[in-house]
Amino acid sequence: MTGTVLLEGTGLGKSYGGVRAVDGVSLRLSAGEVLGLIGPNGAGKTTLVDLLDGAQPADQGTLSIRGRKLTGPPSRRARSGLARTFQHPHLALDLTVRENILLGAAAPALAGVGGLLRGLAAGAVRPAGKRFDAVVRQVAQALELGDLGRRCGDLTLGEQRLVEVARALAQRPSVLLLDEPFAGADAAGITAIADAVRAVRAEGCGIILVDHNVDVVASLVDRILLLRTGTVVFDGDPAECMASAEMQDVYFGTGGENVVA
Ligand SMILES: Nc1ncnc2c1ncn2[C@@H]1O[C@H](COP(=O)(O)OP(=O)(O)OP(=O)(O)O)[C@@H](O)[C@H]1O
Repeated sequence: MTGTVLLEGTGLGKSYGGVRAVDGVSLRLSAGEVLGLIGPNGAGKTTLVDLLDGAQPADQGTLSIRGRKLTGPPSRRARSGLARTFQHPHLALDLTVRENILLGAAAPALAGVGGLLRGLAAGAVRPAGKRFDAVVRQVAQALELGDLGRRCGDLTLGEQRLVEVARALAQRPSVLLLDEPFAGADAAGITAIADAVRAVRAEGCGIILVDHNVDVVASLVDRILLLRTGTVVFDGDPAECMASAEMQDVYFGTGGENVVA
């Protein structure tokens, strides 16, 4: 299973007005691979993740998953096996931890999170809840979430971060996109998320990990893509990336870019 190409993007591009946020990025993610996506603020990391999961339409390039064209909104891409987390958690704050994870577990089978939310409001997802109980329990245990009856709006940012990752894992994705999953998490949370990433990677999931904590990224990933002003300036081995002239320049040298988590 490891080595099979899962996700492939060619020449992806996206402009916001006059800003070229992503400029001709090509990438390839294999089964059982963790790809680190790093770069200074504004380098285009989140925009690239948005193009992969369909939150934003690309204005250039092509994308495929397991050799099949990947297009359409996030709900459609979820059905193709893609899951993501957001830099700022996108949880339903009035719902409980369990219900939020349930949204993830049921999302690929239903018409997107919007449809499921309407279903929840109508009390129609109780049977789905039973069906997905085992998945919810498993991911909640893996991330040590404790009481699943708590309302997400009452959680700390670190706890919300764990629920966000749990919800994505509950989708049972073949490709997992994690946008700054460690931001706001405490030491135990970081360990739990890193362990969960290793566990799904061992099952053959391909993971793209965006984070500013380059030490955590380097310890977890198989390969690094270094972005700068929307373009890839390094693609390769993490240790080589850390020692590369491009890395030195972007983070410590003449680049002068900011890095704020
Ligand atoms: N919705 C938007 N509208 C206009 N400009 C945007 C939008 N989203 C991003 N940009 C711009 O696109 C560029 C890339 O932003 P992006 O958020 O993808 O970078 P990033 O590498 O994820 O940054 P950070 O590390 O700060 O999260 C920046 O110049 C940003 O200001």
